[in-house]
Amino acid sequence: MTVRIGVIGTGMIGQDHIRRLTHVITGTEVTAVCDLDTARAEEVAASVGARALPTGGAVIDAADVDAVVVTSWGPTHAEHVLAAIAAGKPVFCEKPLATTAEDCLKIVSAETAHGSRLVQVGFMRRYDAGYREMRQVITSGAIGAPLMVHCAHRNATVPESYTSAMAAQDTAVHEIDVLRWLLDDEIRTVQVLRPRRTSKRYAHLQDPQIMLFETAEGVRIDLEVFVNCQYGYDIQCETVGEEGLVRLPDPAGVAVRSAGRHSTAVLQDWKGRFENAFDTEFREWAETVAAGTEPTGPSAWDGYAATVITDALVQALESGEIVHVDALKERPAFYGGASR
Ligand SMILES: NC(=O)c1ccc[n+]([C@@H]2O[C@H](COP(=O)([O-])OP(=O)(O)OC[C@H]3O[C@@H](n4cnc5c(N)ncnc54)[C@H](O)[C@@H]3O)[C@@H](O)[C@H]2O)c1
Ligand SMILES: O[C@H]1[C@H](O)[C@@H](O)[C@H](O)[C@@H](O)[C@H]1O
Repeated sequence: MTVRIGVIGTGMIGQDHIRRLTHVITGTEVTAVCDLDTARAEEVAASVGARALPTGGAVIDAADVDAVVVTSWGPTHAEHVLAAIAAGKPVFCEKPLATTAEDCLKIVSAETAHGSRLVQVGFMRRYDAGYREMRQVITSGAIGAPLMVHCAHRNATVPESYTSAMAAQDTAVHEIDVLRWLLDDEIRTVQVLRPRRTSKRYAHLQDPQIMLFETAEGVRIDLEVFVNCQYGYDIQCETVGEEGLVRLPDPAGVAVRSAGRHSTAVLQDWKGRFENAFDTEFREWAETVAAGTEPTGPSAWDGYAATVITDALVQALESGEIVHVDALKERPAFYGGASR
């Protein structure tokens, strides 16, 4: 069976996912798209033989759409995800699930009332081969109980519209999700340190930031977020346990020896770094849609938890204090029950 997909939002990542669903993944086709920029939607639709429809609602309700992909701006996600649940259609929503915890909880309630999972959130790092192997090593017990995690999330540059709060909401949100999943643990406190600011970028921006987390099990995590590091896109993660450590590999690239130097290239953006992860993410999601089974990836609950924790980080950035993530509710049985 070919899964017929409708895509809401044909901007940068929307177009990348449409390419993926059309040319990379087998068993999927994009039949309908929409965008506020109707000319862009028409152009993208024509390139893959889909229809451009006027609104997200029209895409969700279309008879030739089996499942929905939401790649519009974050503040519009909740409306589309709720409409997809109301229509009983599986929905893949790029991060964030919603920009407020309240909207995330509305989605959780709607999905719970529907009675089975329909929502998957686009935290693609869970599909990265390195992170998957790291999780296997941790769960196998090979390094003993995890004690500390050291992470860095560096972008070469960001646009001027990027704000200090986005270091949590847009960037660290990936670590928040993948660390909860890697450790099978919950983040309970957060703190943000403000190092000297880079002079290479905008005066309004606190960049870099050092984020500190403590989990329910007492694991300490430090995360450097540096979104104007200039030299490339660089994701680092090292988990230290009682009996050893496991470190994320750097992406493979040829080693060049020339002019007295031995070098490998550093990737420049997230598209290249996580291309295989995005492919696997959509392949596995589409398989569940085709089989009529529940999605197995990040759930609406994970989307909710990530939003609550990023809210706490923004509060911590402003106050300089350690913030307890008290607002996070207990995970309902529907999503696998309480995690500590
Ligand atoms: N997983 C990742 O690593 C990753 C990477 C980039 C972006 N994202 C997420 O994907 C989403 C889109 O990001 P982007 O970089 O493609 O942004 P973008 O601005 O390039 O594209 C968004 C598109 O959505 C359209 N749009 C906005 N509201 C709409 C609505 N109500 N109905 C229809 N179309 C609408 C806009 O016109 C725009 O064309 C964001 O939530 C972002 O956080 C995730
Ligand atoms: O939206 C992007 C994307 O999520 C990337 O994975 C992250 O590295 C960037 O910091 C963020 O701005």
